[in-house]
Amino acid sequence: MNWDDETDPGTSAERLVGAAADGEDQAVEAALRPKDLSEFVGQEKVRQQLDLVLKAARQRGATADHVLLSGAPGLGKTTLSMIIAAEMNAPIRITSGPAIQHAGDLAAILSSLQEGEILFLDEIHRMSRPAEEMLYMAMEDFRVDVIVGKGPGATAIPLELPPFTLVGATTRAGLLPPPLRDRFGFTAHMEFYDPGELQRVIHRSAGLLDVEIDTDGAAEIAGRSRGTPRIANRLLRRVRDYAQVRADGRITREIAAAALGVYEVDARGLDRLDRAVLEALLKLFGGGPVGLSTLAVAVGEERETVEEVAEPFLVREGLLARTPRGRVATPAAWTHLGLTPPQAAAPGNGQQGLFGA
Ligand SMILES: Nc1ncnc2c1ncn2[C@@H]1O[C@H](COP(=O)(O)OP(=O)(O)OP(=O)(O)O)[C@@H](O)[C@H]1O
Ligand SMILES: [Mg+2]
Repeated sequence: MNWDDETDPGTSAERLVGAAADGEDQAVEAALRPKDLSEFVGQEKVRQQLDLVLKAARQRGATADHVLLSGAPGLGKTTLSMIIAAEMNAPIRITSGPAIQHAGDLAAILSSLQEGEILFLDEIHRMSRPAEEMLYMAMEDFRVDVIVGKGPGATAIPLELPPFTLVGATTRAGLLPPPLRDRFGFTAHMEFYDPGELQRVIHRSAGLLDVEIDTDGAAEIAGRSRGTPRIANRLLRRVRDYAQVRADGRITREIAAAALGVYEVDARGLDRLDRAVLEALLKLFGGGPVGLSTLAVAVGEERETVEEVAEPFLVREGLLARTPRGRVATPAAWTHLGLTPPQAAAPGNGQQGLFGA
């Protein structure tokens, strides 16, 4: 299952550096998931805040407030929802927005919850409108109205629910209607991880996978993991294959760099597509500005692929900027590809780019 199919026009799931989970990820992720807050690497703020929320609820012997987890794919939302259940010593029910087609589907789930149970609603921004409205009441008053019958004879039968904790996850917090957002007692915004944190994720996973890796090897993989633990774990598995087949199984910086070279993931985590986009922008269009459609034709990809698969990371890395006049390469893009920016042209001819020369 592809958890983020709307930001993902098809290619990203098969990319080694795509953030959405692929089949292999799903198979191994359960084994690599931290089981409690102390094992969860990074996200210091979120961890501290969540620790307080959960401890306080435990001390009061109450159900924890509803929690919204927002952040890009692969940063640990599902993991954190399971940790919440573990910390509260409560069972967890897992479902997702797209799985709830009708309000009745949600009513069935809600009415079967036990007291204190965690309801994990993944991709909560993709729930249907009627289900969403039912959820408002359930979250606030622990009550749902079950509609029996049709037309003028339909009646609403109120149904009391046991107190439960809703944990919603979304990659698009901005898409949540404010009434839904407001009903969460606590919102955790997950940030991308810094290389040091990813290094810890990699060491931890290597331990669980029984792979020998040194500090430099972990640092090399971390630097190419695009701030995302899921990608770090995936790259680690590919490097492990290489180390096993081409060397003695131990992962060092050289082994990691050589392995990821084979997979065309460069030192900054750019893959073939990312580099093709940058290269076209620099070599064919002098660094821009150039329109998205033209750029897409130049790399032989769909507009959407360039815009939604390649560009977000290039923008985040400060290699490319989207401007009203078109796409523009930053000086860092020239440096990254080992190219020299063209000399500053005479002022006023528009070829200098927005960043000067
Ligand atoms: N803080 C962390 N420490 C260690 N491992 C982590 C951490 N966050 C995530 N991971 C690892 O990354 C993988 C992906 O995490 P997870 O499935 O929780 O992401 P997600 O945010 O739910 O992604 P999606 O938006 O695609 O559902 C998991 O296998 C987990 O082991
Ligand atoms: Mg998830």
